[in-house]
Amino acid sequence: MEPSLARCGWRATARVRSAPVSNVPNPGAASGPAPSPPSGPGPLTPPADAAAPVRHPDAPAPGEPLGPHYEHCFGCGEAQPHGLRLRARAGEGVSITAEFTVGPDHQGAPGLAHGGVLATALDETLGSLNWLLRVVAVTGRLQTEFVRPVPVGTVLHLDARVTAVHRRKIYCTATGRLGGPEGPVAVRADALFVEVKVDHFIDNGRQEEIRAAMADPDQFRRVRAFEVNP
Ligand SMILES: CCCCCCCCCC(=O)SCCNC(=O)CCNC(=O)[C@H](O)C(C)(C)COP(=O)(O)OP(=O)(O)OC[C@H]1O[C@@H](n2cnc3c(N)ncnc32)[C@H](O)[C@@H]1OP(=O)(O)O
Repeated sequence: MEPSLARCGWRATARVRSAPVSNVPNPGAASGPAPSPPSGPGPLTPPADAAAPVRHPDAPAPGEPLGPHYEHCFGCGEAQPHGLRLRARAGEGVSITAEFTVGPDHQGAPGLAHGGVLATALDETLGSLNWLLRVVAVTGRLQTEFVRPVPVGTVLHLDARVTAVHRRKIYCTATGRLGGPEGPVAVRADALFVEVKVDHFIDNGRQEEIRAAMADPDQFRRVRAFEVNP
């Protein structure tokens, strides 16, 4: 162990301090047995009558870059100095590949990516799938799994696909790998996006940004900012 860390009270082997069981308060104990964990399919499992996703005929061709959808987007925008600047490309079917280079601004622990930033990369990649469906949708649920630490300087290679669609619900899944498309898996996510109308943004977003985005003279940029069908 680094001597200066040892001086601060760190130990080479992490040990979790635990109290004797009898000292742990358990307010539920008096009222009977602990509740059983929920059984049956969770909210990220598509129902049996869900449909397979259908790629929109006007979706970008496989391999085509999607480009940033909104310049101020923290996930992909060019105008965010500390943003992820994630670059996404259309894949086959309803799938996306993307890359994100972990920079010094994205750290949680020294030299390692922050988990929330990695969740953002997953969310952004998954959100881009809706562009292939030409559906306006927002994240309703995002379940992440952090499998390996991701060092600063790593290029995280993400791939995502829609697995099923049920009414307004879009079920999807993503994986992020270290250093290359075949690299070791570092992060995974399952998500549920919910289709919304453009009013979702107009009614809820701060008016300053809404007005600016709507006043953009570039029609394609206006469309992409709100993810609206062209
Ligand atoms: C090219 C473009 C690239 C874009 C990339 C962007 C990536 C980033 C994407 C984001 O991060 S979006 C920002 C984060 N998300 C939000 O801010 C969403 C905040 N939540 C909401 O606004 C509402 O909760 C939501 C729109 C998600 C749902 O509200 P609604 O009132 O419209 O839904 P409703 O209650 O009518 O439910 C519709 C269906 O979805 C289901 N549902 C809704 N929210 C759910 C949830 N959280 N979990 C599970 N299921 C959910 C609900 O059960 C129901 O299922 P059924 O059709 O089977 O009845």
